[in-house]
Amino acid sequence: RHLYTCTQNSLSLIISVFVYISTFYQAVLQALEDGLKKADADPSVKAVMICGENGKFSAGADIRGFSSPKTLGVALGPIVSLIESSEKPVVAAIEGVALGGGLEVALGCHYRVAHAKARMGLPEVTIGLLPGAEGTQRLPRLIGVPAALDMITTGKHIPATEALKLGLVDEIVEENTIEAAIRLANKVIGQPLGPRRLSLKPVPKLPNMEAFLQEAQVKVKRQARGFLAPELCFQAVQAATQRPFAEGVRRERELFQVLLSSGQAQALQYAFFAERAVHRWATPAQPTAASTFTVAGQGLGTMGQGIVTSLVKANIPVVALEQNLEYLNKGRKAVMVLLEREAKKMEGGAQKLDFHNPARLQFTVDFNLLHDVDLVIEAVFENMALKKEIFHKLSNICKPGALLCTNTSALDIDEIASATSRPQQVIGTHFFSPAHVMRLLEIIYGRHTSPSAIATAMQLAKDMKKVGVVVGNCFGFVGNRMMFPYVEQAVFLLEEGSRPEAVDQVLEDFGFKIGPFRMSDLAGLDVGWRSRKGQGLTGPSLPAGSSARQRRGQRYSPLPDLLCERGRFGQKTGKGWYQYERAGGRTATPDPWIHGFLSQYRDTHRIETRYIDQEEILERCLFSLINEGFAILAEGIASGPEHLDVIYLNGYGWPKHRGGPMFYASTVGLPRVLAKLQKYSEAHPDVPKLRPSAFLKKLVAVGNAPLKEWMSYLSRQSPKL
Ligand SMILES: CCCCCCCCCCCCC/C=C/C(=O)SCCNC(=O)CCNC(=O)[C@H](O)C(C)(C)COP(=O)(O)OP(=O)(O)OC[C@H]1O[C@@H](n2cnc3c(N)ncnc32)[C@H](O)[C@@H]1OP(=O)(O)O
Repeated sequence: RHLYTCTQNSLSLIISVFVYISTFYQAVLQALEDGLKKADADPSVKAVMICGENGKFSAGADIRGFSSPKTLGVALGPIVSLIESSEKPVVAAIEGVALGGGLEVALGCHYRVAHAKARMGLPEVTIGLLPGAEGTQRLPRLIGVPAALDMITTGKHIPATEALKLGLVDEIVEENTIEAAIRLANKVIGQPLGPRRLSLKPVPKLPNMEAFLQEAQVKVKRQARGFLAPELCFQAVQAATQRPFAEGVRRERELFQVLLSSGQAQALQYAFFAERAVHRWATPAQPTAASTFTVAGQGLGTMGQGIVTSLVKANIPVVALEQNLEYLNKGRKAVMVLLEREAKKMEGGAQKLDFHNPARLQFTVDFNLLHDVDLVIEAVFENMALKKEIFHKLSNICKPGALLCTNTSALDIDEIASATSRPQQVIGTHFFSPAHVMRLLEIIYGRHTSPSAIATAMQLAKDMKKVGVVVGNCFGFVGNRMMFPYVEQAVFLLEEGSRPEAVDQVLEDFGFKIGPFRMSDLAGLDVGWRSRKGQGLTGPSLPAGSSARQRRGQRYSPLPDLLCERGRFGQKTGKGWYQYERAGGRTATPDPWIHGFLSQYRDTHRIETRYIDQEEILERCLFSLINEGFAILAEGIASGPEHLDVIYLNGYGWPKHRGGPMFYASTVGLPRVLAKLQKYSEAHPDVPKLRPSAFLKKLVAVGNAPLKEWMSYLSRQSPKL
């Protein structure tokens, strides 16, 4: 669309494109083709320069286009070849980003000049595809197989400095990239182009190519856990090492088609837009820019340490507070270790971590220092009385406009807010451990939380490079509330005849990084035990004469409590649902003691042991979680299924290639989910979480409504979302 010739400096041809090619996709391709042909045919044109518009080269193909029947990926390949075969030098001027098809265009150019702040990558794998415009064949020829495999199978974006080291670009500039590219084009006019055509180059040899590829394939397969794209990306690069260029391209196209029709690509592309939809959450109120905040972290335990580290990484000034010097020194030491580690990772990059400067990071036990901060994130342990005491104090000490956030995974935000004189400025910020690594931030508004407080918390998430998802206040909020029935089913399955390793295996085969029992051992069984004691479900406050396997008229499994009573807290004690090499060990081994304990338990409670197949394990765990998701939507706790999916993808290890629990339900088909829930609910009438939600029933009754229409079937939605 934006195609014009420029007579400046030996008649370079400039082609300018949008940051991403939406409906203009075909037009841009056409413009590229026409422009190149015109430039080749025009004897007055001596060189060609390709750049983007508004300081951005290209973010590649329009991702929405892949869900249309047209296989767009293939159409760009011949144009990249056309660029490469030009008899006039073609130089790419890379500013902003050159991603996917955009980088493939640059690989067809004979030279590449990048701005120092530019980023490059082939992220197709992250949307379930592979670089389908000959990128899997050109990149290994340019930067070698190990570096190309790394970029193509992970999809990571690399900064210009690294691209220069790898030989991906020929030059980086701090100033005007376009002028630098034109300068380079002028310089190389008349020089032979053969050595610059990547399709003619051999793939650089490795002394041990076979062994390297074998090892790399094992690693890719192990990490992919059922996700097809990384493995097919690997195969495409492998083809580059084994076949001539044209045959490699044919293989790349075949593999691209497999991915395009796999269903996984749709799930990942849904996830890409779901994350952006959640970001687009809007409120009439304006946030205060969090990056200009001074934030106080209250409590320097594991969560507090991660939160302070994230804030410093986001360049937000922090006052870190603890209740006494002993805890403060311990916390400070741990934070410093984390920050040193982060600083090392960032070495060579544009941003430096400034954490030795007391104006940026201050440690204190003096509560009064919180007087001037703009926002407090309290991260003491989950105890309502303690939190209320702290919030009362904060409300008295902090300046009137300060926002008071509580890091909690389940507690009632309204009750915490009731201890303050400013409930409109109290909000929940549920970080996930380790907080400096995990991207998810659940933002929970209470009854009185103001829209501007919500907007400010969202801005804080953005500044901390986290995915903020706004949800309503209920026990466990969204993520943990959906997790409870999942874990509950996993334990019931043990009562009925299964084993921890069998349940974990099914869920890990589905794609979870770790199954519920490995997860419980990692997190510590004592955490849930403390919470159940607090709720009066076990421990001294349990009314005398309570039935062992019933609580409040519902089925209850005391198995996790029994393990805790025997000191089996998981990894930290070396024993939990599994056994470990030592206390603090990480290698889980099935434990014969647990097997014996389970059969004794079944005998005691006269439970007949039965064989439970993989389908039942999967369906009972996942469909009960999904069922809770429908209840959450119906109650207006979240504003759409995308929100639930983004939470599960970013905070709970849900496999990305399955798009999130609600998307997964839509691919299974709601009638099937409903039928299975009905069946399991009839078999277990004392388990309310298996009873199909009314909203799910309604969506089935209206004819299996597609996911994007679900919310239109609800009459009541939260006024704040
Ligand atoms: C100069 C010549 C170029 C020629 C171009 C040729 C076109 C090539 C087509 C050929 C096809 C061959 C096969 C190629 C396949 C691909 O290219 S697949 C796509 C690969 N690219 C990506 O995966 C990049 C995805 N985008 C991002 O990573 C980020 O958006 C970003 C570019 C790094 C920018 O990030 P940020 O600044 O944080 O903004 P966002 O909020 O993420 O995005 C802003 C809005 O733009 C939308 N968007 C971004 N990229 C795309 C895209 N590729 N397709 C469609 N839409 C995109 C994004 O959704 C945001 O919009 P809203 O959702 O409305 O908020």
